Amino acid sequence: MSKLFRAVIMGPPGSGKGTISERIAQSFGLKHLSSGDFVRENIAAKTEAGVQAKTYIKKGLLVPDLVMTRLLLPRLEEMTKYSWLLDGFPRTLAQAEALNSACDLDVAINLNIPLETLKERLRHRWIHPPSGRVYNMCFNPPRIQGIDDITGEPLIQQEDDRPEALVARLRHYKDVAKPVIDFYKAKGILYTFSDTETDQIWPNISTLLSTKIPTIQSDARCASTH
Ligand SMILES: Nc1ncnc2c1ncn2[C@@H]1O[C@H](COP(=O)(O)OP(=O)(O)OP(=O)(O)O)[C@@H](O)[C@H]1O
Ligand SMILES: Nc1nc2c(ncn2[C@@H]2O[C@H](COP(=O)(O)OP(=O)(O)O)[C@@H](O)[C@H]2O)c(=O)[nH]1
Repeated sequence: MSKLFRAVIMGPPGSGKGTISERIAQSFGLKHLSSGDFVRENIAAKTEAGVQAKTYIKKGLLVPDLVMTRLLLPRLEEMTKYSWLLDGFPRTLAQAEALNSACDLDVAINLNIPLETLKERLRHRWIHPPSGRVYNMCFNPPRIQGIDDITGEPLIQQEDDRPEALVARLRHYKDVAKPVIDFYKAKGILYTFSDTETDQIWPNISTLLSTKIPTIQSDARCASTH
């Protein structure tokens, strides 16, 4: 029986986690699990964790570790038969430790993208909040400007994607992510990719995963959750 594959993808806001996760899910048949999507689903379903999470997100804050792990770990337990890639979690050392107690990771992908590139990308990022679908007016524009391709609903720009808010967000990201990166480095599973373009990074990630991902059993293969 082939071993299942487990990975996380980390990087600052706008580094391309969502975009690259989608490509990985499609190319390698992994489940793409997005912590932001889990949070939105829990808010929509008004679960206890969802109600708690909403109060933080409304203020533009990260959801506390305990709420986040309560929300996420049970979802991972439902995934024991699948290979997956987790995007947006862990964001803190406490989350990385909680995840480590729940499962063994094979790879931690770390995206290292220059600040100017992040600013430029997020200036052009538009999202469809109910689904979490992300567009970029230059890189992957919607078919009709300002409109979600699937639902026809309006797209919005997030307040915290503005360049002024971004610098503070990135500083915060660096502080919080550093111990997580060190944690995975010490485990020997950290792979860092640095470039300004997703299309340049992608072949390197694809090569890495081709060597790491065992032949996935046909019943464990599944499409992305998006
Ligand atoms: N691992 C996590 N820990 C704490 N809060 C989280 C976590 N994952 C998601 N959240 C909360 O859910 C919100 C939406 O998450 P999501 O990853 O979709 O968007 P984001 O923060 O804008 O990320 P990015 O800009 O990196 O794409 C976050 O802003 C945060 O409040
Ligand atoms: N110009 C450009 N935009 C990109 C590239 N890769 C991703 N994007 C866009 O940049 C924004 C951030 O990417 P996203 O995948 O949401 O990053 P995340 O915040 O790390 O999940 C989105 O609007 C993407 O469409 C790239 O190589 N070039």
